[in-house]
Amino acid sequence: MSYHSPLFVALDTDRLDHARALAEAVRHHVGGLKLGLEFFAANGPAGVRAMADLDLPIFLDLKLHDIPNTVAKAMAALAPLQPAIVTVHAAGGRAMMEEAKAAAPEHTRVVAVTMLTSLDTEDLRAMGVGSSLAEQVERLAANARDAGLDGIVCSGEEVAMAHRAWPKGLLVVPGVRPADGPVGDQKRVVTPREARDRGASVLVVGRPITAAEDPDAAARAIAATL
Ligand SMILES: O=C(O)c1cc(=O)[nH]c(=O)n1[C@@H]1O[C@H](COP(=O)(O)O)[C@@H](O)[C@H]1O
Repeated sequence: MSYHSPLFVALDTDRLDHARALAEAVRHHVGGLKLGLEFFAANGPAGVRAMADLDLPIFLDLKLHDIPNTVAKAMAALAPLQPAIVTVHAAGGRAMMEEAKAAAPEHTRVVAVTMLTSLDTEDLRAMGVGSSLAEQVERLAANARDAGLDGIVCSGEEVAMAHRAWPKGLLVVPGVRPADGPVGDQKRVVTPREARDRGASVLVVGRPITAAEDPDAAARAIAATL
């Protein structure tokens, strides 16, 4: 199943009214709404339910990362929300990913975050990892696939490799910036068009839309490049 647009807007705000206003402004240009830690910490499951009537798939980006039992129970607690996509961290290991998938609703796609797009080679070295970012993403993607997950989150720099290795995987790419836009805290960045051409299934875009003076126009302009 694919979404009517690969462009998902990240509604990173703690205010439900702001998230709703943004979603209503951009709804015709996006294929789904991503709700993450900031939104969930402030608004919880009730906040997620309050976004459901916009009739767009909900991507619940909670990046679950704990022992397998805890993650499985958290996933089971999220099940009534019937999210289209949920994230876990691939670094949680194979058993954690298997149990997350087993506890998820049938139609929920569980995807594993590989290496955050806010990290670069220097950060990898500081963690004691000697391989390249691409090698590390490749390894974690293979673990996610072997654990029965539906896909991964990676940067646009690795997505072509991920697409070759896992053509049927749902490949989610954040760290997406229109050419010459401010990158903020992201370190591995590509344009929406580049991510798409390299095989991304879902493009996650937050601040380039949500911090724009006219979010509707910003989302329309990005969608037009796809
Ligand atoms: O899982 C994610 O969505 C994610 C993974 C990652 O490696 N990098 C990343 O930026 N994200 C999310 O993607 C969004 C990017 O937002 P902007 O940088 O504002 O476009 C945020 O909601 C992040 O939480």
